[in-house]
Amino acid sequence: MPDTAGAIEGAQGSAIRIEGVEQDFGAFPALRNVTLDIKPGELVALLGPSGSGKTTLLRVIAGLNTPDRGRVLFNGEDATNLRVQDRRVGFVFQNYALFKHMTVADNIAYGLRVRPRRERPSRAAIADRVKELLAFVQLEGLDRRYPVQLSGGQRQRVALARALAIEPRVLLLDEPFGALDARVRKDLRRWLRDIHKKTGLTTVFVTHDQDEAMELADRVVVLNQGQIEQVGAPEELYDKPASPFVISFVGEAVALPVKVANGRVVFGDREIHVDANGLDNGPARVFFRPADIAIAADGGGEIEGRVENLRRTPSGVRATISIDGYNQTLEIDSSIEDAATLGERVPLSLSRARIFPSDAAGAAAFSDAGEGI
Ligand SMILES: Nc1ncnc2c1ncn2[C@@H]1O[C@H](COP(=O)(O)OP(=O)(O)OP(=O)(O)O)[C@@H](O)[C@H]1O
Repeated sequence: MPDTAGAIEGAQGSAIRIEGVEQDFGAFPALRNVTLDIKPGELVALLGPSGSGKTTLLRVIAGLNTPDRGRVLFNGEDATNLRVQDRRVGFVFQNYALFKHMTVADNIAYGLRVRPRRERPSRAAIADRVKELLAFVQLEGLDRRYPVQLSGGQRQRVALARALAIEPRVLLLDEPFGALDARVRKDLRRWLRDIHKKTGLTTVFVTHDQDEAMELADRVVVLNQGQIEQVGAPEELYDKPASPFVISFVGEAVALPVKVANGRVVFGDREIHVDANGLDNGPARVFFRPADIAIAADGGGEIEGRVENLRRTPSGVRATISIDGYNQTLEIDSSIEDAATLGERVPLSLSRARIFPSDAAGAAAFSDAGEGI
């Protein structure tokens, strides 16, 4: 019988709820007050730079780490103290390699064979399940091979089949494609998305690659120094980044130091057309993406610069422009026809930007920063 005593209101409807989780390693806080709800069937990415706590959080969900504070709930039931083997989680961790001395079939069957006798399926049932999984991960015919006889991508597919064998209720993947070359990574991403669609399993994966997170995930959790900076669908992170950290980490961004003066935003001695977003008078920073700035067609423009470098890209020309009176360069993409010439002085105008107070480092300080311009 499941113990429903631990069920809580807020967790209703969540496949996984992480509630006020903290993990310290000695004096170092690796996770700080992390609260997160993951819906059934969601594909969620934990994204952040090295050391931000992604793996630690995944290990807490898996039951490989016990948090110092806070709780983990599965389907509303407190699972904080459940053992790994009782959580029914499947995981593919980069450092949980396949068993080298076992064939592909034995690797996949492992999780079923080590079950207590009462719960263990029959030999024939295990063999059927292995066959079914081999077909599912498109590796039929490779059942007798050993891991060394497989490519990196094939190995990761076996690892996934091994994780799925136990019929997990959640699937956890830690940098599953980290060690593979770019091409194979891309193929496996697409493949993982198909697998997710077919299984409908609640899936959480760790990556430090923002493209991977944005391409695969329904929602992305951005972690920085053990804290959640923002949780959102890929488009929300692009269009409404909650902090300077998010706008800089998720996609390219340029920051300009500005001043807010009575609702106006001033760069150098010129007003720029950016919404001050209710910020008080004082120093602030304006963030924008390369696509949000262009050479002003009519000679107007709020910012001026000089073309320092030109480079062909697959779709046009990327110009590097140094900004007058400020030690900062910008990159601007244009078509071949509209490209500037080297050394030319150009007026620039912004189509979209976000403003944050100068001292803003995390989401908490400006959670109601609202829309950009
Ligand atoms: N067992 C441990 N003992 C001590 N410190 C640890 C331990 N595990 C992790 N840490 C520290 O906690 C922090 C977060 O580590 P974690 O592995 O979760 O980061 P990450 O975001 O997954 O990084 P990466 O992308 O490099 O794998 C790091 O500073 C790391 O050094």
